[in-house]
Amino acid sequence: MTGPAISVKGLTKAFGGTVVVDAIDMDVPTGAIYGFLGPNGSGKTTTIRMMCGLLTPDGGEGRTLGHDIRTEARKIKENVGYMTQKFSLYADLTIRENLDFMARMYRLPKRRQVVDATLRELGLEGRGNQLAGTLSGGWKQRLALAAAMQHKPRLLLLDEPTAGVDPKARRDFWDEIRRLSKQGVTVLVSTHYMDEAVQCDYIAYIAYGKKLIDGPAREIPARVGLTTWRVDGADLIELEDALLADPRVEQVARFGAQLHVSSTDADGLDAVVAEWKGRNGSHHWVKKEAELEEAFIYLMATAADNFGLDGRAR
Ligand SMILES: Nc1ncnc2c1ncn2[C@@H]1O[C@H](COP(=O)(O)OP(=O)(O)OP(=O)(O)O)[C@@H](O)[C@H]1O
Repeated sequence: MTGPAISVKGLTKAFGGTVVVDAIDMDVPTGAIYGFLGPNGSGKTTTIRMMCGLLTPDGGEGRTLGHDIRTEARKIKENVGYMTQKFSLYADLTIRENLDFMARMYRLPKRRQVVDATLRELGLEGRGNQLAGTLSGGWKQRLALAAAMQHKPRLLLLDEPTAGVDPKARRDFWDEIRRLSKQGVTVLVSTHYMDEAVQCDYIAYIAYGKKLIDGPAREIPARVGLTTWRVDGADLIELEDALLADPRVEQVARFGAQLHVSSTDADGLDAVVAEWKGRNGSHHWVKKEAELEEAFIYLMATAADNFGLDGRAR
């Protein structure tokens, strides 16, 4: 297939009269790792469910892996791996039984061999008879990912796959995602984590059901339009408080022993820095390139949780 793995236009869905996904256009290039960002309740899950044919849109159209999302849902489901933030396997079944159940759902031939191979790849050969519910959070998600990949889908839809998983397990999970991506699998992943967003080739950001920004990850910082200064030196906590009290400063983020001070008002921020430089020699200020880290924090902070979708932050 040469076109995008997913291409949707005007995708719209309402629940009980409230529009929760509002005319979303999105193209996910084949082979990309595509990050889908947005506050809680902004419509990411609903969008993903429409893209894989699990939910019928009220408006709009689109194709996933070349199949129409309205009329060819079955073909999409057969070729897509879908994993949700909640552990979607059966806690009361063993690891092997869960993998076998998934293999059966996809009507895979030679199920025993497929399951054995999956256990081997996971390094869980000796633990097939352990109840899945007894695994750690990180291992549960790795098992769920392996189960979602047994039918060798070309597209993986991951809905906050590492929510609540510790950072080390999250890194391991992402090693696996990159490995799959190198093999040509397209990955659409929704996330709240910056360390995950920075690993994506493309980013789309939605709030209140509307797409606010999308494009190659390296272009996102410039599109957000933040100017950022890096500062280190003594008494960073006091400095942070003072900067946050200044209306010309929109964001102060701590990175180790430095603060990254940002604003969309470049002139205002430059003036703030000039004043600090003039009055206090103990801090070292350097203007820095806009990067995805600051843009991500800015985007995630500007819209609070979107549950209710009446436009008011809660
Ligand atoms: N089946 C449903 N019936 C009614 N309302 C729903 C349904 N599914 C989702 N919603 C509402 O639609 C809005 C968008 O929800 P959705 O789960 O798509 O957001 P999200 O961005 O994935 O959030 P999160 O990050 O918390 O998973 C929310 O206000 C949610 O309560």
